[in-house]
Amino acid sequence: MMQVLPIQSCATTKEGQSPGKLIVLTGPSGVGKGTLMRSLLQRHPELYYSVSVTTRSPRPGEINGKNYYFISRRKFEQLVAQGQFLEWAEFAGNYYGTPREAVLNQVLSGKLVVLEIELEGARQIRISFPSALSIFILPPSFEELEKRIRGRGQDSEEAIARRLCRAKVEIKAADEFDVQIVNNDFETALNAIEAALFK
Ligand SMILES: Nc1nc2c(ncn2[C@@H]2O[C@H](COP(=O)(O)OP(=O)(O)O)[C@@H](O)[C@H]2O)c(=O)[nH]1
Ligand SMILES: Nc1ncnc2c1ncn2[C@@H]1O[C@H](COP(=O)(O)OP(=O)(O)O)[C@@H](O)[C@H]1O
Repeated sequence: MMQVLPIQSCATTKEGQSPGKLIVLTGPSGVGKGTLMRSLLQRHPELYYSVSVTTRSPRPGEINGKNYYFISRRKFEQLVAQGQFLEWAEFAGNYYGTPREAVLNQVLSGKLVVLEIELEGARQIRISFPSALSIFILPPSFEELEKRIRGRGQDSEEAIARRLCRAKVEIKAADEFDVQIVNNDFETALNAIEAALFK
């Protein structure tokens, strides 16, 4: 007789391999998510970082396929209609989305998969993947956040204003997430993320 496997079996991985997991890193623009993420990946090359798709223009030095997949609004809307995103959102006038298939394949193959995304997307993931670990990165103060966005020197005055306005809303939502980490001293924040990931 055919054995009926419990649904859980679909998510099991090769023998001896622990099941994969989805990690969501969120927090306001300029708080240091990208910088923390880069250091985390250097220390733990086994992590899988999900490269997002965006309609934002590349900043100087950004590489297509490494920082983001840069595409047009028309193409993005087609991908939405095809159900190709695990989550997506509009942020400061541009679309951002997480490619569904690549992320699910990596989780199923046992990887720790990290998404670095904004608030609305992080909320969507919390609903569709309640087992995901969600981490909210906070700035030491709003003034320091503004200093970091400006200090980065990458955005227009309009883009900075939109990010700061949105940051106020995002910071208020910090308690919705599993772990809150203040990125004051960089090393301390990085260690706290590691502790949350590998505990
Ligand atoms: N929902 C969602 N947000 C994303 C995604 N990729 C990046 N973001 C977020 O979009 C926001 C803007 O990103 P970006 O334009 O690179 O600006 P920055 O965060 O100010 O460097 C940030 O909060 C990112 O975390 C994604 O795939 N989905
Ligand atoms: N702990 C920290 N102390 C001071 N500056 C920081 C710290 N973490 C990040 N930064 C700086 O803040 C700026 C914004 O960081 P970034 O990683 O681009 O933020 P996000 O990805 O959240 O938008 C960068 O110039 C970065 O070097």
